[in-house]
Amino acid sequence: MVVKVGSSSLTTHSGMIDVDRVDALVDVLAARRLAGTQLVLVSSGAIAAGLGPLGLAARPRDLATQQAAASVGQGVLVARYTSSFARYGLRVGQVLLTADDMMRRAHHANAQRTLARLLDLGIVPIVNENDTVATDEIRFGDNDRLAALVSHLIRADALVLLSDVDALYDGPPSRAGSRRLAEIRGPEDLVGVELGKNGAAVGTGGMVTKVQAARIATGAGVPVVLTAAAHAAHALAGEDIGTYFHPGGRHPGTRLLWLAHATTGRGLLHLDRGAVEAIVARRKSLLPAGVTAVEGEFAAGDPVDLCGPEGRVVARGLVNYDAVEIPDLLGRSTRELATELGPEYERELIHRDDIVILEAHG
Ligand SMILES: Nc1ncnc2c1ncn2[C@@H]1O[C@H](COP(=O)(O)OP(=O)(O)O)[C@@H](O)[C@H]1O
Ligand SMILES: N[C@@H](CCC(=O)OP(=O)(O)O)C(=O)O
Repeated sequence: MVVKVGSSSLTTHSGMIDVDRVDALVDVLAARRLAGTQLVLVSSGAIAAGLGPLGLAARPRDLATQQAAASVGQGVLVARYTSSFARYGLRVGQVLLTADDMMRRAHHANAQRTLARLLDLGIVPIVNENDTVATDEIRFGDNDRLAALVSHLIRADALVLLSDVDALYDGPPSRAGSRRLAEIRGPEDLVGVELGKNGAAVGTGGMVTKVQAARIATGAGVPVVLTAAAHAAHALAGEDIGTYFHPGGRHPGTRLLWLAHATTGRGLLHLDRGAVEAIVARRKSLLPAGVTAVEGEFAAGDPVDLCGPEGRVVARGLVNYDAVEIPDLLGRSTRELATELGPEYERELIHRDDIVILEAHG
C-alpha cells in the first residue's frame, strides 16, 4: 500500500515539524506494517519543515531558496520519522526521486529494485521528490502525482492520499452546501466539480493534483482513497470514509504514464503525414526519414513533442539524439545513414517503447 501525506498534515504554521501529528500518523502506519502490510510512505513536508530552522516566515517564492529549505527540512523530517517508527522497532529508508528517474529506463529499474528490496527487508521506504536537484522543468511539482507513479511502480494494491481535508467535495469545502463525493467511478463523476487551490499556506497542488494523481493511479489499476490524515486509521482499515476512486483496468508502463501526464517536451519534431500514421495508428518507432524539421535545444534521452503537418502535437517520446545532430539526419533512410556515418546512426530517432500517444491532444 502507498500512503501519501501532505505538508499541511505534518508541520506547524511556524514551519516546524508537528511531532504529535507525525507520531499519530506513524502509530497508524506502524500498526498496519506490524500486521503484515508492506507500506511505502510518500511524505511531503521538506520545504515546510525547513522554514522554521531557516527563520523564514512563509514558503519562499524562488526555487533556490525552496531547494535550500527542502535540504534542511528533509533531514529534520526523516530524523523524526526514524525515531517515531523506532518506537515500534521499525526502520525507515529514505528514497528521493526526480522526474528523470521515472523516465530513464535504467533509473526507473533501479528505483523499482531498491523499493522492492527495502520492502523485502521489512523497511518502510519514505519517498519524496529530490527537491535539491530537481529544477523547474523536471520537478514532479507535486507529490500526489509522484505517489501515483510509485504506486504503479511497486504494483500497489491501494493508494491512500492523506490531506487536511476529509474528502473531495463538489465545491470548496469552506462553502456552505458543498457535498462530499463518496465515490468517483470515472471522469463523468467529476463534471461540474470545482477543484480549488489549497486552503493551507504550505501545500502545493490543492485538489487539482490529487484528482490528477487519482486519474494516473486508477488508470494503472490502483484504487485510491482520499481523506484527512486524522482519519488515516479508518482509511487504512478500508472503512467507507473520504472519497474512493474506483480503479480502471489498464496497466500502461509507468515511464510512459509519467511522460504523458507530468512532463513537458524540451523540443519539437515535425513529422510528415506518413510518420504520424506510423506512430499513432501502427505504433511504430520514429525514423529520421519521417521528420521534416526540429525545434528546441535538447539532449539524447530528453522528452520531445511530436507534431503532425498541421502543427498539432500527437505524441511525446524520449529522443535518442541531441538536437544538434538531427538536422543532418532528416528525411534520410537509416540504412543510408549507417553506411555514411557508421552503424550507431542506424538507431531510430525514438524507439516505439519510448513513445506515448497524447490522446488529449491527438
Ligand atoms: N473540491 C474540493 N474538495 C476538497 N478540497 C478542496 C476542493 N477544492 C480545493 N480544496 C482544498 O484543497 C486543499 C488540499 O490541498 P493541499 O493543501 O495541496 O494538500 P496537501 O498539502 O495535503 O497535499 C484542502 O485544504 C482544500 O481546502
Ligand atoms: N517535495 C516537496 C513536496 C511538495 C508537495 O507536493 O507538497 P504537498 O502539496 O503538501 O504534498 C516537499 O517535501 O516540501
